[in-house]
Amino acid sequence: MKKASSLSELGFDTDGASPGFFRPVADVPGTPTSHRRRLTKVSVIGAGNVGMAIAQTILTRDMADEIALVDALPDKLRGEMLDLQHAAAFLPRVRLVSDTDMAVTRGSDLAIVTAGARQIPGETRLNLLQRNVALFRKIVPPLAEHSPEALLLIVSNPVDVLTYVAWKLSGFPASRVIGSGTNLDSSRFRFLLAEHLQVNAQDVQAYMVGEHGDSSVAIWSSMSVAGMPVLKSLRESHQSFDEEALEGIRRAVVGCAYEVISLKGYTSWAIGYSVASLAASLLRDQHRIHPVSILASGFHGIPDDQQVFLSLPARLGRAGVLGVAEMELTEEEVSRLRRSAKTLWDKCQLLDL
Ligand SMILES: NC(=O)C1=CN([C@@H]2O[C@H](COP(=O)(O)OP(=O)(O)OC[C@H]3O[C@@H](n4cnc5c(N)ncnc54)[C@H](O)[C@@H]3O)[C@@H](O)[C@H]2O)C=CC1
Ligand SMILES: CC(=O)C(=O)O
Repeated sequence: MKKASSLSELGFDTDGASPGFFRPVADVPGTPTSHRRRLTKVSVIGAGNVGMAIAQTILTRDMADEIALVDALPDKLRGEMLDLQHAAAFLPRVRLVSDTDMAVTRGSDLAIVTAGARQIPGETRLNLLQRNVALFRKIVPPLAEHSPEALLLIVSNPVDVLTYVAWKLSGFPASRVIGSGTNLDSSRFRFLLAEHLQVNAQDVQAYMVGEHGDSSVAIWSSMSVAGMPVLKSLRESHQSFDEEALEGIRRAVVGCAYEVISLKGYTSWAIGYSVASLAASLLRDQHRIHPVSILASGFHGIPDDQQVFLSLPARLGRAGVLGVAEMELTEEEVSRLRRSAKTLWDKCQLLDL
């Protein structure tokens, strides 16, 4: 059977127009140039579990006019593209393209990198470093060359170190290189607290910062529901709610990914929604605050010479990172954050970039 993804590939002569259905109207002028909307292009590099969860969430949320998919496996890539294209009747009209060649990403507004090795059950994210740095050396330079004005959003793990790697290899300003960071950990944190307090997770304000990984830091001092401090109410409802109990909740958040990976082999849906929410804030210039991986030197006493990327609550818009919220942290939170920074910076320094 002939393989084709469009009628023109099967030999139908459509000449790129709607064949026979619509008669051109001679005296109606085209849309004036000044009224034409600039089209938005998003590229997703790596069409695996995570890349496809992100692509499909972006598609359903109507954020892009064109989505380009890139992967090293041509058959899987074409299969994923066709499968999404076949949902066209239920979705906003979006041009979907795919190729193993990075040229397909040309002119992207936002390039999301999910390519690379993932953890096997029990493995840490930092274990993936050498394999994924080697891959980034191949991916990032052509990506930056084809879309020199793009925002780069890194998702592959270990995400904080790879965001640093992408910053170095792309030559982009730090404001345009962002890691998905602890946006996902913060959602897990809010979910666990919301379940406990029997409220909607969207009404829980709570941040995890630092590394997306084992040394992440829960910011207990600023947690609130409807403006009410959560820590106080937790302490009142549990007679012995102490540091150990708090550390237990933080560890439960860190353990979420390990549990899902041991059960289904990978995580995908939550990161899909997490990254789509970042894409919306960036592309639609929402100025929303997200805990994402950014260049953190100089914040909360992280030394200026540690060019480390880790998550802090950042204001995101069309230009990328617009600012960083000056959170008031306790001494304990600051010291944990600096430890997280040191762990990540030690890894960055081992790389020859
Ligand atoms: N930052 C976060 O919160 C999260 C990060 N991740 C990370 O995302 C990454 C991807 O995870 P999965 O999608 O589950 O893995 P996967 O194995 O399903 O997909 C990875 C894809 O990358 C592709 N790839 C490999 N080399 C490539 C190249 N040179 N060019 C283009 N594509 C290439 C592979 O063919 C594969 O399709 C992993 O590093 C994982 O740890 C996963 C979940 C959450
Ligand atoms: C795999 C991973 O980084 C996560 O789900 O948090």
